[in-house]
Amino acid sequence: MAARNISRFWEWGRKIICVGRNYADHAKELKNAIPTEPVLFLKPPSAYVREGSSILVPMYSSNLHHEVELGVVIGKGGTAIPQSTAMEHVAGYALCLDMTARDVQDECKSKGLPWTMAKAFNTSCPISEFIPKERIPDPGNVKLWLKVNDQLRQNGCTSQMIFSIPYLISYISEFITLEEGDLILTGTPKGVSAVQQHDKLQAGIEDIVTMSFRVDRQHQ
Ligand SMILES: O=C([O-])CC(=O)C(=O)O
Ligand SMILES: [Mg+2]
Repeated sequence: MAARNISRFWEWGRKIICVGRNYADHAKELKNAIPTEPVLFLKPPSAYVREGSSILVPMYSSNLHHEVELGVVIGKGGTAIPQSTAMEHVAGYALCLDMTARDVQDECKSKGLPWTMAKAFNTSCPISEFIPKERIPDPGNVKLWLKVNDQLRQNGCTSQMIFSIPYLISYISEFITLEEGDLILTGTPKGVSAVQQHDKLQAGIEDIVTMSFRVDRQHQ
């Protein structure tokens, strides 16, 4: 069998662990409290979608939101990883969208139910190419941006994160063992908004990487 290549991590079928409310300005825009501990949820690997394929609005949603996020690709697994060595476990990064059926999430929140239907559906995790670690020497200080039909909607900086990347790796790995090929989505800055069928989304990490996706509706 050919050796697996981390630059195609999305083919490995590994976990996608998402951090929510990690930017105070986004927590505020959705009227959520600023968390004192990371808020975590999961997406399955079937959520991945790559450039060239469309993001699909689920049939049961009429308010699909974009959330641009820095993704951290794990290169070396571990359990209870100390913060001091956490960055040694990082192979690289990917630009990610945490597509969210906001209407469904609001309903789940009001009923105290899990967010799975709002966050984990097919195409809910559009990703860029793999970005080797060396290309982002300071992942705690890079700008993330997203445009819908050429209009800037999100423009944040990872320096605004409440919980840093080493802290998140250490915190998560205490109770979920991290494996090579796992992806951590580190949360979104403010500016989330609804997308419609035929919209064009473009996003970037500064000019280090850019990506572009079309939105379509899921057909029965
Ligand atoms: O707003 C949410 O749904 C929580 C979240 O994923 C984020 O803050 O990135
Ligand atoms: Mg998110």
